[in-house]
Amino acid sequence: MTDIITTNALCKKYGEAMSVKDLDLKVPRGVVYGFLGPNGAGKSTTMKMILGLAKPTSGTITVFGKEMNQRNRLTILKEAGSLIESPSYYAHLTGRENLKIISTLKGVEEEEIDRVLKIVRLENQKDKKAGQYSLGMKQRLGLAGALLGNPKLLILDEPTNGLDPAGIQEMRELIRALPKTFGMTVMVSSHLLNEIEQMADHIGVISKGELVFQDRLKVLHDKSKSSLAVRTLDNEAAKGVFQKHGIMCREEGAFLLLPELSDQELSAHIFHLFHETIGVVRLEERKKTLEEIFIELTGTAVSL
Ligand SMILES: Nc1ncnc2c1ncn2[C@@H]1O[C@H](COP(=O)(O)OP(=O)(O)OP(=O)(O)O)[C@@H](O)[C@H]1O
Repeated sequence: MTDIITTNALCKKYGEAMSVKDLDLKVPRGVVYGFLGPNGAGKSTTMKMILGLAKPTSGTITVFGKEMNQRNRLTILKEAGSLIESPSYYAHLTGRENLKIISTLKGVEEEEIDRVLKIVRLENQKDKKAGQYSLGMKQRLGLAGALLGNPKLLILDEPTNGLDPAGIQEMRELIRALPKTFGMTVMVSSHLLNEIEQMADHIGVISKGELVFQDRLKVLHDKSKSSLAVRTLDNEAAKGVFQKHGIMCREEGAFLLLPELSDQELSAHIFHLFHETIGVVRLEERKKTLEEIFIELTGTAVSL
């Protein structure tokens, strides 16, 4: 699978503060790439650099195999749609008229307007003034503008910010469907783990300007390995029995935490405890939640 966006040792300094540090991103083709991180982690700054809206202090960015620089910027942007910060629109113009302006700027056919209005489900509100749109509708209008011209890449910075739960759900479903329906690659940022989990195939986690995890979401799920917690009538003695058989365990409250064991291994160890007349009173499976893994990675709770 080829990468649509790659960055190499990308850095951005504002004054003395390093907002983005040595970022090596890889956004594969045809996926929703969730860019996750707490507020102020550097997500917007990175996305702006990818779009050529902010100049990197050092490092390189490649989009569609071309280096993002003054010479290639317009060629790259012709194939990329974006929604950075709140969508801008003319309040006194209708939704359709707003899109007409963008389509003229982008040089795309007028038929495109009706196509994108349909995708974002605004076709019935297209003749209403944008100033009278709800926040969710304005956000969808912004997405429609980004979709004009059927770009190969979409970069969306916190597109669900400020939306109500129904609006959030609708935006997620729209984004989720874009790779499959139109073959697009979508990079979408959020500070909400649960949101990224519902949309993304790949994720990059950024914390204090640094990438702390990047892979398929599935790999992160696999990290949430389970362990076993056992409570006995004499944990101290039980600990000794486990150790005697090569199992290191640690105490957590009234439980002993064991590493992951096969069913056979576990039953053998329980048998050892019985053999030493140590009664087992509880046996539980413990799984680290994704939330806990994120806190480990970023030192901050990312889902509110
Ligand atoms: N134009 C700027 N001048 C100075 N500092 C800036 C500028 N833009 C961003 N920063 C700083 O860079 C850091 C990263 O900001 P950025 O907006 O990229 O984070 P973010 O992850 O997008 O967070 P949020 O979700 O809150 O927007 C912050 O400390 C911010 O204060």
